Amino acid sequence: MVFNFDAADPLAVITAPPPNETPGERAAREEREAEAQRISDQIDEELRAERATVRKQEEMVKILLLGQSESGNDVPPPDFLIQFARDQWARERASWRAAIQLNAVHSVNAIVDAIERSIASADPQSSFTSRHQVLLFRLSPLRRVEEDLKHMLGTRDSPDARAPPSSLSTRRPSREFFVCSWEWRAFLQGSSRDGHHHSHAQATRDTVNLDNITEVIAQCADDIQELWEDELVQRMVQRREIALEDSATFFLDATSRITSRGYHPTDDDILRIRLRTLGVQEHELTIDDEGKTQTWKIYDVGGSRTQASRRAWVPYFEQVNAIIFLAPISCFDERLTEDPRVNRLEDSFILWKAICSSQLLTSTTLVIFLNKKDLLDKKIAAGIQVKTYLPSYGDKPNETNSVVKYLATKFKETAVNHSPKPRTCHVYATSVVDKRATAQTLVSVRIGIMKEHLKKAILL
Ligand SMILES: Nc1nc2c(ncn2[C@@H]2O[C@H](COP(=O)(O)OP(=O)(O)OP(=O)(O)O)[C@@H](O)[C@H]2O)c(=O)[nH]1
Ligand SMILES: [Mg+2]
Repeated sequence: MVFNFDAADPLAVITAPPPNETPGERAAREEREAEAQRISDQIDEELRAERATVRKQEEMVKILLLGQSESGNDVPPPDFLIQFARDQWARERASWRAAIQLNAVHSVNAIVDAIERSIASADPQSSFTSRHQVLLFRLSPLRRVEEDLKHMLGTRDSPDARAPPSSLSTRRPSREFFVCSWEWRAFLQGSSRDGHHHSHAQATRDTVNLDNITEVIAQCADDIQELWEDELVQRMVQRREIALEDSATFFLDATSRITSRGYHPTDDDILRIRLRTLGVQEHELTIDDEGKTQTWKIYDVGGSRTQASRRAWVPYFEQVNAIIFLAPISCFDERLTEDPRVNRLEDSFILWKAICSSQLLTSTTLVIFLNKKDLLDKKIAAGIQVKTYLPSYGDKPNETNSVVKYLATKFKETAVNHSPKPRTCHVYATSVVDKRATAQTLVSVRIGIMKEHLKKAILL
């Protein structure tokens, strides 16, 4: 056999097959060469993948959500999904049903508890009748339903659940609980904690359980409705004698829809869910940016003072591009659940100041949402005077817009006075109920974050 190689090329000489190669030797050599080529291709492929991952990590926009407990940190990720990643949102939607059922059932049980307490205390003011007793009896299966849902979603009792009841100004929801971020994610995505898929048996058990739960809830629908519309119950709610979450009214007003057998959560329903989270929640969003997909990673670290979670924020400071800080402005007259000595608005100011002054965050984009504007509006309409709780507000008009403007200026001033070097800080008044405003806010937040992200990428 004649081999054509250029004898002047030293590489060709080295790689040339030996002269007088037998067919057997040739086959063995070709096999060795093919194997070497396969390994080389594999290494190339791994290097390419690694480079792509590094590039993706660099291009990825990382956002940290911060704020005290109940500030509304769970709202921006679904809001971003609704706005920029509809497909992903549609895939996750059905799994949220169990969380909504838990919110509704938990509120019903809180009302039942309050009535039972009132009856047991033989309060002469208490005018509960035998009809109420019947309702309590008929709603008793919901205790078990709540336990089953909690078990399914992997909840834990709150560390402060055993604390003594607090004054009226501290809304301490009865029997608080947390959901662990990883178990909740796993449930949402139908996979287990370590990333393997739910076993078939587990998935079947969950489906059967959820079907049973839905059935029990559906059978209680009329009784829930009657209890919720009861005059005495409504009076207790208004007087804040029943510790209910902000979203309880929303879910219980929608009883007939939420308790139906074929119930599918709406966007609004999901945004109203109250799920106290323990541990860091990571949301990965694939956003379509004019034909080019872009990955956003949003980290939600719990905001409770007792979770020691505020210390857990720090490791994230170094790697994030932007911080969205949520300050619930409706809570000017409330105290922290975990520390009733502290006013909630004051706590937000303290946190915000610490974030602005942090040396680790000098080049991080800061966005602040003055959240729960709708609830502020309600309190002001009910005649609550802001200056009673916030003396520095002085004699300015007791109107929502004026309060929002005042607080926006205060938060901005803190950023200007405490940032180690000059920075822009984006302030928005937000509310989950105002979808149009939310959409506009998110678009401008996205533009703002992307602009600064690109600017930093160019500077690097
Ligand atoms: N009315 C109203 N409710 C809101 C608004 N933003 C959030 N909420 C509700 O407030 C509740 C608390 O919000 P979450 O997002 O669960 O609280 P969080 O900040 O994640 O709290 P932790 O998990 O304890 O750190 C939820 O039921 C939300 O639906 C708002 O602008 N208006
Ligand atoms: Mg949360």
